[in-house]
Amino acid sequence: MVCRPRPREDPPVTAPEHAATVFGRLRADGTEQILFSHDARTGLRSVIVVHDTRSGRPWAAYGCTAAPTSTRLDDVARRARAMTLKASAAGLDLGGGWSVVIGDPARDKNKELLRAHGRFIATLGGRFVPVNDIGMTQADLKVIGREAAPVCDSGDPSSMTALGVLEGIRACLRADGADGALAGVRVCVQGVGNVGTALAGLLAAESAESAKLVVADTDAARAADGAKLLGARVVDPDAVVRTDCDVLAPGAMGAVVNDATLPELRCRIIAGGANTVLAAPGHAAASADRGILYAPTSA
Ligand SMILES: NC(=O)C1=CN([C@@H]2O[C@H](COP(=O)(O)OP(=O)(O)OC[C@H]3O[C@@H](n4cnc5c(N)ncnc54)[C@H](O)[C@@H]3O)[C@@H](O)[C@H]2O)C=CC1
Ligand SMILES: CC(C)C(=O)C(=O)O
Repeated sequence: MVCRPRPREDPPVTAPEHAATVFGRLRADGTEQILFSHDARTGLRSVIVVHDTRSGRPWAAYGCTAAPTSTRLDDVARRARAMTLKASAAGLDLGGGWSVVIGDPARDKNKELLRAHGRFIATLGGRFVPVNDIGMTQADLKVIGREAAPVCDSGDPSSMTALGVLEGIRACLRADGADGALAGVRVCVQGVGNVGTALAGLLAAESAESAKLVVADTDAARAADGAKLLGARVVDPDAVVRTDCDVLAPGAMGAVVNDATLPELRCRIIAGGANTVLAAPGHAAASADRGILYAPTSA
């Protein structure tokens, strides 16, 4: 694995500067560019963050989210930075970025809105290459692709992501002294969307005791369908962090581990596909202090 350290040319940003100014915010994360866009005709509001394009090819690996809880700039910026780190850890000549279309994907997403988003992506001249992520599908990318090129619409990455998470869970079990087998291991999957459903399917197929699988989703119908299909038990999304399990597999939004949830966790491993699971880097050590092994996004 090749991890390229990225020298920081700027002096460190102080906390007040970070909080107080837009450029402080950019410098704190090493972010290159943020594009806020609005389209009056469709009502589109979007944020595109290009974090870092220095890794050779002048374009950004990215995700695209439409979930309302992702609208805060902090969240988008953290996700963009995570993409840079992931690409670097994998030795890819890609930078990192993220984009969010603000709205409820089930209610607000439509072709005209996506095309408007695509036109703003196009203004970046190929520096931002969308991949489907939260609230987005490959079909949505095809629509965006009518306005912007290139887009990654040649195959949904979610099943490969789930496979990576499964192997990550196995590695954590081994690190925890077990043999990496999943039979009898109680896994709680938070969010049964693109990645969570694929992961839960792999877990159910792998373990003879799929009843040990627990799923949760803020979309109750989705949770019920997933549970029925997989023979899993449903828990309330608000109860996920308090669910007694061996592995908590976050597969939805970020900041699952934070000051409030940390004391409540009842798992021994946290390993899932969700990006930016920790609200702050220090939460990894704080988890370890509580005997919980945290694996950075295993995808
Ligand atoms: N799609 C992919 O290939 C990859 C996705 N990821 C990350 O995995 C996570 C999930 O992505 P997707 O599966 O594509 O998104 P998705 O939108 O298909 O699924 C997310 C699911 O989580 C549910 N959800 C939202 N908030 C929740 C909460 N508080 N509690 C429980 N459920 C909740 C939603 O209703 C939805 O069913 C994200 O953090 C994403 O960045 C990471 C690598 C690749
Ligand atoms: C598919 C890629 C870009 C992704 O969403 C991720 O790694 O989070």
